[in-house]
Amino acid sequence: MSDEHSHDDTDHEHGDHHQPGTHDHHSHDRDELGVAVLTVSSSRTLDDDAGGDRIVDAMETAGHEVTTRDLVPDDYDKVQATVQRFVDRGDVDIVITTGGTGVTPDDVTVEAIDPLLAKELPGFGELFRRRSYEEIGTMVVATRATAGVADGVPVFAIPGSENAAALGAELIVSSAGHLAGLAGRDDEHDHEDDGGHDHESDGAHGQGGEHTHDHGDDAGNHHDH
Ligand SMILES: Nc1ncnc2c1ncn2[C@@H]1O[C@H](COP(=O)(O)OP(=O)(O)OP(=O)(O)O)[C@@H](O)[C@H]1O
Ligand SMILES: Nc1nc2c(c(=O)[nH]1)N[C@H]1C(S)=C(S)[C@@H](COP(=O)(O)O)O[C@H]1N2
Repeated sequence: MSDEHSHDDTDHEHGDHHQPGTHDHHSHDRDELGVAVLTVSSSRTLDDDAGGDRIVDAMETAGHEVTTRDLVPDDYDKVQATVQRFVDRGDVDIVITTGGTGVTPDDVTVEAIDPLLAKELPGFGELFRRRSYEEIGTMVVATRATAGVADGVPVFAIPGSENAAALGAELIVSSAGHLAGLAGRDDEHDHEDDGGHDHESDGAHGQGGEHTHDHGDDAGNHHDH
């Protein structure tokens, strides 16, 4: 509870913020984030993962710590279970996936993540495609890059190519501290059905480690959006 700012309009317990900003709205911004990076690819390995490497480099350059990194094939259940496992970790403040956002039949990253998201952040995909348009023109329609909040943890899904990963990482670096600070606050929302994520103050979180979303057999979408 080292928050130097007194928020007399709220009664939050979520402390341990790094260097709260001077503006009240930014007082929950977080400077150093624990980042989980998941590469989704059926053709790459972690030794041949230029896109994932770009994300790791960008996050570390920005002063964040990549606390876990993994690679899974384009498999709905593996993607979903791994992202949920990352979200449940006490040392993860944001999750970034790279790959599988396209339109080929095997691209299921967006479908796999969607049921985990209590809130969508459509502005991320909009911004990503707007910036990508400058790079690849109308080919931007081939990516469904997206973001949202799962149990208080921002999750970003960006394409697998190196350029796309670099652009996505740049956008995430400039917004993630603010997003993670806001999304992780436990004073403004109750997380209705998804337990509530109280990162840093409770390493085990509210869900006992393993994910409790029964995503079923590729059925997915039982969260109303
Ligand atoms: N991890 C990665 N690092 C660098 N480039 C990648 C990576 N993953 C995919 N790419 C490239 O991104 C482009 C988009 O390809 P595609 O949509 O098939 O990728 P994907 O579905 O994300 O991954 P994959 O085909 O490996 O399962 C291709 O040129 C591919 O070589
Ligand atoms: N900025 C940017 N966006 C990009 C690309 C890129 O090189 N740069 N690659 C595109 C390509 S080639 C594909 S197939 C889609 C989906 O990629 P994914 O299946 O690897 O997620 O992202 C697109 N978005």
